[in-house]
Amino acid sequence: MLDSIKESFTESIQTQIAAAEALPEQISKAAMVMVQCLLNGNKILCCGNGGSAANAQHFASCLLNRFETERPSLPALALTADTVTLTAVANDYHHDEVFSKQVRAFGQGGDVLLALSTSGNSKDIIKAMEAAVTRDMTIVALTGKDGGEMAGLLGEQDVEIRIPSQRTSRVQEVHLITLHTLCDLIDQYLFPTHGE
Ligand SMILES: O=C(CO)[C@@H](O)[C@H](O)[C@H](O)[C@H](O)COP(=O)(O)O
Ligand SMILES: [Zn+2]
Repeated sequence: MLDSIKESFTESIQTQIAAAEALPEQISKAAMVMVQCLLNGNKILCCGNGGSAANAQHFASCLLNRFETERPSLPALALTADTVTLTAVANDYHHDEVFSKQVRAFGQGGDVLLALSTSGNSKDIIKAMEAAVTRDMTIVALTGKDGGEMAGLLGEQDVEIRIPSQRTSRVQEVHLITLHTLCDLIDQYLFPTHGE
């Protein structure tokens, strides 16, 4: 058991190191896409399943409330939080539509869809991305493994941040540090004079 505990931590750290080597360019591109979106008065819609739903909500909250400094609220919305809507759409139509219906309702040209999936193959996320395209939104996709079907759906203006790991848990953990890094970059860029 003790070895297994140590292995979890070590593997997570190694995945973070590999991501830190491979992904700074994509992460800075994603930060600039989000900064531009917010400067234009647009918003960020966030979605994911399971642990990725938690990450999507965590990110939206860090923007809407605050990250580490005092600054105005930023417009970010998690599409994973409204149980009434989620259950109604899943029950009346199909689970695959739970996010895409919300994207069609809220999404406007210039908004960003933050789409999280460790496999890149979750159908509800793929449908959300397809809906985002119809709304002229830009997509920031946080994936893992081989990027799955999501990787093939991205256009030139979109960004994929693919964590180099085959394990869902490790990918989710590095998604979280990636999201905090994005919060930090957004705050530095938009509110350079706001200290802690
Ligand atoms: O949190 C975990 C595993 O760590 C699970 O809840 C996991 O998020 C769920 O199995 C998801 O449905 C996986 O979806 P995805 O990451 O492949 O899109
Ligand atoms: Zn989990």
